[in-house]
Amino acid sequence: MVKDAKKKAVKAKAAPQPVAKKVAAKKVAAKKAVAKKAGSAKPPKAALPLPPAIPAVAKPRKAALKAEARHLEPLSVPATGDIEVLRRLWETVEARRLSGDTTISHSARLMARGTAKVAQKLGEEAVECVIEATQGNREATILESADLLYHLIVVWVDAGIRPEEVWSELVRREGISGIVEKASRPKGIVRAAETTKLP
Ligand SMILES: N=c1c2ncn([C@@H]3O[C@H](COP(=O)(O)OP(=O)(O)OP(=O)(O)O)[C@@H](O)[C@H]3O)c2ncn1[C@@H]1O[C@H](COP(=O)(O)O)[C@@H](O)[C@H]1O
Repeated sequence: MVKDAKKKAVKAKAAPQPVAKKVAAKKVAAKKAVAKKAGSAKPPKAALPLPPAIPAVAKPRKAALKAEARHLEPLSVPATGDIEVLRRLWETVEARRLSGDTTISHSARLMARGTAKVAQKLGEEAVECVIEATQGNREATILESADLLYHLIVVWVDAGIRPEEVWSELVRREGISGIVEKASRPKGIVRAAETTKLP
C-alpha cells in the first residue's frame, strides 16, 4: 500500500506539465527578467542639492554672454571713487596689522594665519576675477576686482611693501611699450640660460 502511494507520487513528478501551466511559468520568468532589468538600470542623474541660501541660477546662454561682452552695459555700481582709496586702504590694513586685533579685524585675522594664507587668498580672488572677466560679466568683474585689490594690499602690508614702491615701479615703466621691452630681452641660448621658463 505504502509502496503504491510512493510510486504514484514519483509518476506525478515525472509526468509532463500541462500546457497552461508551462505558459504561466514562462510569463512569470519573463516578468522576473523585466523586473531584474529595471532594477539594474542606472537611476537618472539628480542635480546636487544647493544650500537654501544659494538660489538655483540657470546657466546663461552662450549667445547672451557674447552679446553682453560686446555691448558693455552702463555701470550700476556708482563710479564715485578715486585712486586715493588704495592709499587709505593700505593705511587701514597697516593699522590693523599693528593692532593685531583679530576679534574685530578681518585683515588682522587673515595676516595672523600666515603669509601663505594671505597669498593663497590673493590667488583665489584672482581666479574669481578671471572667471567673471572671461564670462563677460562686467559688474561682477568690478566687484571681484575690488576683492582682488584689497587682498593685494593685504599681501603688501604682510610683506612690508609700501604702495609708493609699487607706484614708482609703474612710473619707471611708463612710456616703455611692452612689445619693445620684450623685443629687447636676450634671445636664444642666452635667454634660455637666464630664465626658468622653457625656451
Ligand atoms: N575691502 C575690504 C574687503 N574686501 C573683502 N573683504 C573681506 O574678505 C573676506 C573674504 O571672504 P572669503 O570667504 O573669501 O574668505 P575667508 O572668510 O577668509 O574664508 P576662508 O577662505 O579663509 O575660509 C570677507 O570677509 C570680506 O568681507 C574685505 N575686508 C575688508 N576690506 C577693507 O579693509 C578695511 C579693514 O577691514 P578689517 O580688517 O576687517 O577691519 C575695511 O574697512 C575695508 O575697507
